[in-house]
Amino acid sequence: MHLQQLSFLNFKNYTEAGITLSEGVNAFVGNNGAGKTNLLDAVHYLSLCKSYFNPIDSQQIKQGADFFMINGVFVKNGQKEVVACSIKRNQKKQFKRNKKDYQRLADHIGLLPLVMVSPYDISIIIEGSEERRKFIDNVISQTDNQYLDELIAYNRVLLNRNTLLKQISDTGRYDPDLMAVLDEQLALSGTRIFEKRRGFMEVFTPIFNQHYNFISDGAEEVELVYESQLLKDKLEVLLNKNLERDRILERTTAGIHKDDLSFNIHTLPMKKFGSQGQQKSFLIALKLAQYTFLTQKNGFKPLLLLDDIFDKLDEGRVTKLMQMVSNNDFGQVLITDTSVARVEGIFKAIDVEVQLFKVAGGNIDA
Ligand SMILES: Nc1ncnc2c1ncn2[C@@H]1O[C@H](COP(=O)(O)OP(=O)(O)OP(=O)(O)O)[C@@H](O)[C@H]1O
Repeated sequence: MHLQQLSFLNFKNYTEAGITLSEGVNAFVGNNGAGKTNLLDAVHYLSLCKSYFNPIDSQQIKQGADFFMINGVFVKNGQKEVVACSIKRNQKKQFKRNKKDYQRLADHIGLLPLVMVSPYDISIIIEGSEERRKFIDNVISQTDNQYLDELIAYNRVLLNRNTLLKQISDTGRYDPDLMAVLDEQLALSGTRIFEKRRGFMEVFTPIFNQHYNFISDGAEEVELVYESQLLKDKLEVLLNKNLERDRILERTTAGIHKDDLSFNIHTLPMKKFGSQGQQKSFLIALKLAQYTFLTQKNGFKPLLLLDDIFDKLDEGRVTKLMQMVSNNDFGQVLITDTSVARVEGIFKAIDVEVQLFKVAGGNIDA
């Protein structure tokens, strides 16, 4: 699968731009603030119906304009898929595939899979557990279209249960039957999500280890561990056990909304003991494992977007990464950097052809 054409109007710092991409490596080169990351984000919209960086759609509209539009022509299994996304201020997002509106945006997720590697991914290591759950959910939902519905259902019941806990505390009235109904619903969808996450991690972890070892050349030992209260007890048991505590705290303290991933380097937390380059290598390995996982599941290669990938990595690790590109492990790659000479040098060294685009002040020149 690849993106053949991309065009947009009033998207972030662009007024109007359009490009034709190569099926292999496409490099977008320009100074800081030129619009390279914005361009990758436009592609992210077409694949996942939203920005990678900012959940507020209206903030992606060019300052002073009142709408943005992104169009893309993808080629998948020899067939064209024309995708269009447009946002008008204070209006619902419009998303079309082959000129037909989607009823539910969730139906588009996974159709044109994509993996983004960005400096902002550092939040997966340094921020709270929500970021790590988002990572797992994002990967699974690109291969399993029931997963998102399952998550929505779980969050809805969780919200109802928390509201009930608060009401019990406010009014002093406790209806055990109503609580039992909510617990049953929560346990049902929570257990399904847990099983999917656990199954996913069993497949994903060895792929991740392989990628990390390759990039780091075995220089350090790292560990990726799925943590869930449900590994020890069934959710219905946990909800029961924690009921008194939940009533005091007025929120549900057990469930898959507490799941986390633990990242270690030489058995110590990556967040505190990993160097910037090791953390970056860890994140790249996570994302490349996502790439391999999606490829294996879907039977075709997703798009790979590498934003500012060379920064903080030593030469050895850059070479290893680029070796993967040259080994034909990847399909279409979109990469950004600030130096034409560096991009040309890296790809010349591995004898890979690269389509170079120069980005400056909201203009893209091939
Ligand atoms: N809604 C918007 N309207 C106008 N300009 C915007 C909007 N959103 C972002 N920008 C501008 O886009 C520019 C940032 O572009 P982008 O992040 O793509 O840069 P970049 O080329 O990736 O730079 P770097 O090399 O620093 O990562 C900034 O100048 C920012 O002000």
